[in-house]
Amino acid sequence: MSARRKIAVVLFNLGGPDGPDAVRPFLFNLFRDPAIIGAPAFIRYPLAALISTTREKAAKANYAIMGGGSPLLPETEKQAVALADALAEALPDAETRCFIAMRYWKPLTEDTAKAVKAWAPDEVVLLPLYPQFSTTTTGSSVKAWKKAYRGSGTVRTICCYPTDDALIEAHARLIREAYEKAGSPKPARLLFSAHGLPEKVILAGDPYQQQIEATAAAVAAKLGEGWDWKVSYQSRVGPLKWIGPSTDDEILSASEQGLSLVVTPIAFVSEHIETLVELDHEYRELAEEAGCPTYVRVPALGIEPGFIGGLAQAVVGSLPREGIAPACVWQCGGDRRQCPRTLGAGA
Ligand SMILES: C=CC1=C(C)c2cc3[nH]c(cc4nc(cc5[nH]c(cc1n2)c(C)c5CCC(=O)O)C(CCC(=O)O)=C4C)c(C)c3C=C
Ligand SMILES: [Fe+2]
Ligand SMILES: [Fe+2]
Repeated sequence: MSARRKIAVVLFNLGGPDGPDAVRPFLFNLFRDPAIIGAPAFIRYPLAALISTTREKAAKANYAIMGGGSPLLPETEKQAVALADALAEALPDAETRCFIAMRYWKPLTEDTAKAVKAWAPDEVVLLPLYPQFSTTTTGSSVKAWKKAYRGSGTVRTICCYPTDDALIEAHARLIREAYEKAGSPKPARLLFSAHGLPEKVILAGDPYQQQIEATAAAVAAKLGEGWDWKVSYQSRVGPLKWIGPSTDDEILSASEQGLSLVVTPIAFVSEHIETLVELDHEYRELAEEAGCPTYVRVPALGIEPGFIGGLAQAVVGSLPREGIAPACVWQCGGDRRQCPRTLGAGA
């Protein structure tokens, strides 16, 4: 009997501090990444030390609202378990194992690369838990992986899936459910809120904003007629100009027009500080103070079965089958020079 093909699936996410003492080193790791601050190392390192020190107190206060640390790892672990179950069904002849590689906190990419090497897989599939590609997220994780991984197997990358059918369907389902649960208030505006980026990152050719807009348009099309919707960007950090419109401006403007708000996270697939603190506390308060009649927050995708099934299909599709070459279907238009297809980082 031949040994079963071993497939390691590596889930990429950003990571979050697991307690108050981890907040500063986590922030330091984030700001020393050249994908986040593009300055030379001799400037970036002291800058990262300075920003992580000055930001620590406010960040700790926000993490305290969630019990002191980020729920991102436990949430990602649930997704890994659900995906492993879906893959066991989809690929019964293979032995699949899901690993988690966080970029800025434990389990760090370097440690996960060692664990994957020790398992000696035949195939490694890199699966970012970021549906939309950005050089600051997926691009950074792929680079870190390439630097760290010295193990066996063919490494394939699922670089992005912004308009994947299962992703779009899952978003539409959660939006409808949350809206109906709130009594379907009218008139209402649906706000697709994504993590923002400095404008200069987009001007340098990052496809993230284009992919965010494509996801939102696809979800709106799936929801059908009758939805008033907009895309906005949250979580601005630092003095640079960030892409807009900002979620807080859009919340104020809709509230002042007497619209109820249905706010859905469109770039995050799990609950963490940007959803549980920013969307649930800061923006809810802002909306209520500005007279918003009803503020509905749609949950992140988490382990929504359709979404997990879509991830499993993406893994299966990334593996070679007879006569079919694995491919990334996304094609960025215009001047998106840093699209992973152009960079050759795709499968
Ligand atoms: C689509 C996802 C994300 C993009 C794009 C992104 C870019 C980006 N982020 C910062 C700065 C911070 N991000 C922080 C936390 C954080 N960010 C994301 C996702 C994206 N970031 C996640 C999943 C998390 C983890 C949240 C958790 O629960 O721990 C933080 C720390 C929190 C805070 O202090 O506000 C910072 C800082 C920049 C500068 C950037 C692009 C240049
Ligand atoms: Fe892609
Ligand atoms: Fe971030």
